[in-house]
Amino acid sequence: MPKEESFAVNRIKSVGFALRGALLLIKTEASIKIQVFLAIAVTIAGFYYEISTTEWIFQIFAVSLVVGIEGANTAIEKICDFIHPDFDERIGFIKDVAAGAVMLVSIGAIIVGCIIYLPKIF
Ligand SMILES: Nc1ncnc2c1ncn2[C@@H]1O[C@H](COP(=O)(O)OP(=O)(O)OP(=O)(O)O)[C@@H](O)[C@H]1O
Repeated sequence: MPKEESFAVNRIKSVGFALRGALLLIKTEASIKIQVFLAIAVTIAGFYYEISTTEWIFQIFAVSLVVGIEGANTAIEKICDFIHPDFDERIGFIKDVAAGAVMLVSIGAIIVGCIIYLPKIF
């Protein structure tokens, strides 16, 4: 029987797997690369325009939501390609819905960005 590991060791291992997943995502997915670039750009803009604590909270929340949902979308795409590599309308539907979720949170993030920065720029 395998030796039982402590709760703490298991948690640390899980964090390691999650970090590896985040790195894989950034390394392999073009859309995540763009989102990470935009996240860095708005972070610089946040410091430049000295946005308030509340604005930082909304900005960080919006950026994390987009990147997080994009990660889930990538995982769904990979599962689809693994379980059913051939063309199937149902796979198309699943992938479209997952992509739609990314689009919805992205629209929200763009609106948050406009509310924060438009009054500061113009
Ligand atoms: N096996 C399939 N069966 C039916 N339609 C599919 C299939 N694979 C992809 N599609 C259609 O093509 C679209 C794009 O799918 P794809 O897996 O290429 O994702 P993508 O948007 O190019 O993802 P990314 O660029 O993030 O890797 C899907 O939203 C879906 O409409």
